[in-house]
Amino acid sequence: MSSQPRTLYQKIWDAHVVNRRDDGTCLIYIDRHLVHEVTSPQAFEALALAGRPVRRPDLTLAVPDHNLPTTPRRDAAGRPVPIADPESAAQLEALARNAPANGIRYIEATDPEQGIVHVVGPEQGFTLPGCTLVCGDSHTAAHGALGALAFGIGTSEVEHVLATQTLMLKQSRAMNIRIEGRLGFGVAPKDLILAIIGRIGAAGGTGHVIEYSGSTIRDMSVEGRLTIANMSIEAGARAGLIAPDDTTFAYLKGRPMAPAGEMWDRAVAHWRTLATDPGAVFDRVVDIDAGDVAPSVTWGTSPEDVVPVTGAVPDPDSFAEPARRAAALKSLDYMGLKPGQLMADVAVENIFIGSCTNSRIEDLRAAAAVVAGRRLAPGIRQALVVPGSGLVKRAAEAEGLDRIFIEAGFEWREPGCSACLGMNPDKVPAGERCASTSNRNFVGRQGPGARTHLVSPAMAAAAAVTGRLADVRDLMGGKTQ
Ligand SMILES: CC(C)[C@H](C(=O)O)[C@@H](O)C(=O)O
Ligand code: SF4
Repeated sequence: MSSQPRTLYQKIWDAHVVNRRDDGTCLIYIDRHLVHEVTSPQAFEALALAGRPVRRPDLTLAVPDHNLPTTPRRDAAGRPVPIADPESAAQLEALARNAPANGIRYIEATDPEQGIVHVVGPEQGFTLPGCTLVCGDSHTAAHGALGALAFGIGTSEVEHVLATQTLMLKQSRAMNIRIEGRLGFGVAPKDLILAIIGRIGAAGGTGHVIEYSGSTIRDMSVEGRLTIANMSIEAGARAGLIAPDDTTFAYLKGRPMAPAGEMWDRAVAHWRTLATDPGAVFDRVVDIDAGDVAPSVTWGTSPEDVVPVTGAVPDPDSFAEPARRAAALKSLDYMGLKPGQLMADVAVENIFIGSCTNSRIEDLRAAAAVVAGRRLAPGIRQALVVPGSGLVKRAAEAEGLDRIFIEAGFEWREPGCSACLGMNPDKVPAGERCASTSNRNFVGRQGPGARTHLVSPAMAAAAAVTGRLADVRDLMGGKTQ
């Protein structure tokens, strides 16, 4: 198209513009649409009322996740277990009806491929580099880990995409977060993204699409990259992107919905052209030294409220900005914490290992490595491990990870969003604390009055076996490097 050096974001954008208005608004073609039960019922209803068909059912994939209980899905006689909550049941039934009625591939709650929509997309090879991908869900940013321009949309936009396979959009600004060096011993991609959000703030990426680059990202697995891109939205960004490379191609090759044979070779040749050109200009650049990152924990009710596990609860007076100071005061009151309290001393009663941020096989392995040969600490009342999909669950079982968790006292559940948010029976009781591998620590997120501390899977495991927000490095042989 142009001879100017372009960013990965610009290349994907340019390749999908159907029409450009004078004010810069563009009609963008959408290659992939993921649908879950929460944000789709009204969209399907509106289409039906207007008598409009779904334009490209073959580019759409429907999976139930948010409302599903994570307890067994079939009874002893093999019959599907009914959903007790009427609202959840209504949404799940609507998806089960609407998807097949419109010719959309529907993964059922009892199918082995079922899982959280953002785990299923990459795992099935539905998510591909260079594609535009949307879902009525804010954590759609996750798919950017594979080099897809992926973002969350609202229910009316879900309807628009179902009807037209396009969206009206204005281009965002481009931001580059460059991360160089090696993550330290016991430091995970989750610690890195929490540290990044702590640094740039929960509004730091507003109006931008973030491209993550640098040697740390290049050396990272696709699963780690998914954790990073997933939380772009918690930094306020529209989307997160990582240039597709050999690691990406190796991950995708042979996935059920990925191209195969000659189409695969042609796809890879094209995907190799997508990386940001040398000299391409970003509106903002942030540099991060991976070696500076420690295991991270949140102390407040925004994902930007991050400190290293070796740190303490900050004093609200230490924030210069009055709004931040007021927010910190409120957060500490909700969280039941005092300024100066050491994070590693904070006792927790609940553990949640799961969510679209950290429920893939590498996450479960990292947690199991810490749990192996240990038991839940006496103060732990609930400890859930919720694999991100049925395929992750099966892979973990084949490696014996389920035994490690169960022998330690954890519950080994069926895939779904679970305690990431209070939309299904998995909740954290009011006033109790949870070391959680999810992505949001908002007020009431895990249930009314629940107190969430965001951590990595290994840190959640360390909390499970010590009963506090312990530094996982102390359980890994005491090494710090
Ligand atoms: C329910 C859904 C629309 C919501 C989202 O958009 O992200 C949920 O997935 C979340 O994480 O809060
Ligand atoms: S796991 Fe949590 S963040 Fe991810 S889609 Fe489900 S509710 Fe949203």
